Amino acid sequence: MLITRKFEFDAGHRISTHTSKCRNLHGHRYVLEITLSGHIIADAGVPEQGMVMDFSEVKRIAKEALVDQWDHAFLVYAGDALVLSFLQSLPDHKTVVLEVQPTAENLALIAFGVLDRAFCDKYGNQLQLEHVRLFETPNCWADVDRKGGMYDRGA
Ligand SMILES: Nc1nc2c(c(=O)[nH]1)N=C([C@H](O)[C@H](O)COP(=O)(O)OP(=O)(O)OP(=O)(O)O)CN2
Ligand SMILES: [Zn+2]
Repeated sequence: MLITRKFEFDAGHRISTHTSKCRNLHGHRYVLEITLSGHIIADAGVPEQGMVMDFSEVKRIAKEALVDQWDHAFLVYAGDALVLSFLQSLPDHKTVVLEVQPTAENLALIAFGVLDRAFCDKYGNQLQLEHVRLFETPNCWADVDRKGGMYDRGA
């Protein structure tokens, strides 16, 4: 059984190597969809009876592990020295430093890794993250699928 929950968050970024408009500092309202697989919990009388995982628990875990970390943060590539030093000069600025360019593809891959660890077999019902879709704009998104082979837990 598959269940999916959607999140939205705002973040700033730039693609420092981009030759066009995306090299400018700008932001997006990102939309993140996460899909989990697991058995439906059949135990009579437990609060999760009939569920793979309570959607409110999905929300709590995803927000704590990722969404609240990235919301209203600036996602900056560690190799973008100019912007990184500027952000570090701002007192109490919410900055997330990444080892890769903050493209939709890379952010989706990082999200998959973080959330995979956060959701791994929480209920003993073989719960696992299957898919992450990250919309950078309403027209542009990236997908990471466990079975697609793009994600390696050891990476
Ligand atoms: N493969 C990728 N290409 C681009 C990425 C990316 O992450 N992966 N990112 C950008 C820019 O950051 C930008 O956010 C995308 O802007 P744009 O192409 O303009 O997308 P819009 O939906 O805003 O385009 P409209 O022209 O308004 O439809 C660029 N490329
Ligand atoms: Zn962008």
